[in-house]
Amino acid sequence: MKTEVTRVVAAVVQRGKRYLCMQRGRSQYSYLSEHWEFPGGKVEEGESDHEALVREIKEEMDWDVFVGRKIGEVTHDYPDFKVSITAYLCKGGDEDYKLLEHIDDKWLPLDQLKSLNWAEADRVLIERFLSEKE
Ligand SMILES: Nc1nc2c([nH]c(=O)n2[C@@H]2O[C@H](COP(=O)(O)OP(=O)(O)OP(=O)(O)O)[C@@H](O)[C@H]2O)c(=O)[nH]1
Repeated sequence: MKTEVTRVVAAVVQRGKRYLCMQRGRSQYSYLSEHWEFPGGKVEEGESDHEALVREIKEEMDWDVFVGRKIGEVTHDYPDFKVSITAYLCKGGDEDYKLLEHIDDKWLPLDQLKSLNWAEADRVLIERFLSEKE
């Protein structure tokens, strides 16, 4: 039984009226492979969400982000594991980021967010975020 929940933090990085969406590379799970997500990753033991988010984005994009308010939390059961994702509204630093792990990036306005092929957990986060903005 999949009882263990992987704690994940995600950054919804805002620049003006656009939000940063990142495309994952190929992975062993078809339901995540080349799907879109928000930058972030797993929270390590002893780390706060804030610390994990800053570390993950430095690691995967060589970028400094400023973490703002929590915008949502979702728990999702993938076929092989379970995640609990907490999303924070963030601002990016002035420097350009690099795609060290992702294969593509897009800055999209709210009304276009749903056009991408998101990881399933993110669909829920996006729905909630959109309804909050209405
Ligand atoms: N970063 C991120 N991960 C997400 C999102 N949505 C979602 O389902 N996930 C899943 O949550 C998990 C996060 O793990 P990760 O692989 O990004 O984190 P990590 O770099 O710490 O992991 P690793 O070092 O084990 O590879 C993955 O299974 C990923 O598919 C999202 O919006 N952002």
